[in-house]
Amino acid sequence: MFDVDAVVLDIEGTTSATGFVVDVLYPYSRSRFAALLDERGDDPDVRRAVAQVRDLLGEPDAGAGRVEEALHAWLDDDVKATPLKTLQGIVWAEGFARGDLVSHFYDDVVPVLRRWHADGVRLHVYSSGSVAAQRAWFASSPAGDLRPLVDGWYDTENAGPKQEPGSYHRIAATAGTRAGRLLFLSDRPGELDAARAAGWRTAGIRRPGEPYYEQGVGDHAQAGTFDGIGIRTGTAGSST
Ligand SMILES: CSCCC(=O)C(=O)COP(=O)(O)O
Ligand SMILES: [Mg+2]
Repeated sequence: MFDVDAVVLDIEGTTSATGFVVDVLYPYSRSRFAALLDERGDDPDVRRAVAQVRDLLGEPDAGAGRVEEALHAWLDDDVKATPLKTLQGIVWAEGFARGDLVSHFYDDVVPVLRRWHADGVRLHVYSSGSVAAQRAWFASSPAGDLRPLVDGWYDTENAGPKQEPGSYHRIAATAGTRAGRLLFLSDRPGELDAARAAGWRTAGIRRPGEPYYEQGVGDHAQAGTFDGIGIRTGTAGSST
């Protein structure tokens, strides 16, 4: 039983299937990058992301073709580079709004999120996917618009890399919740280690078929579904 005030959710591998992201969302963004760079280079978010790609490449003069090549290489290797995620977020948000895309949540997730929310547990999202992508993902679920369940949205741009404790300190400060009252749910042991190093409670989600299932989550508490995570809240100061 976790005695906490808030739960912070990873998406891919935790609330939702990695296979869906890789097989549906990645091709959708890949086929639209060229047009995005070509037609909307003046959009401030696109411009900022392109500058970040050039920085990461160490090529300040990289043209649109070279930028697109880098984006495709990161997609191939599933590198969660912030500018890739920003540009994917723009394309996906439009795809969700247009009805081309509907997100995926494992069957156990939405009923448990609704229950925790009703019980007064605050819910936040922390994903490598950009905040724009996260919001679109929760807005367009098969169970309807889930955004009202979520209090805060964090990504690698507003919080930092997911495997660095500093990112979790930043989220705790922004969320206004003491580290020990925050529970992070993720499939990746490196992320759970970083959250724990920042003083958070942690639980690894291990779903058969997910990339980190075999590796496991080390000595973190673990569950196969959200039903396996007991939470009570509103008892700050108790010893459990
Ligand atoms: C709606 S977010 C899309 C998924 C994605 O691109 C991603 O990188 C998710 O990574 P996570 O940190 O949630 O494992
Ligand atoms: Mg994940």
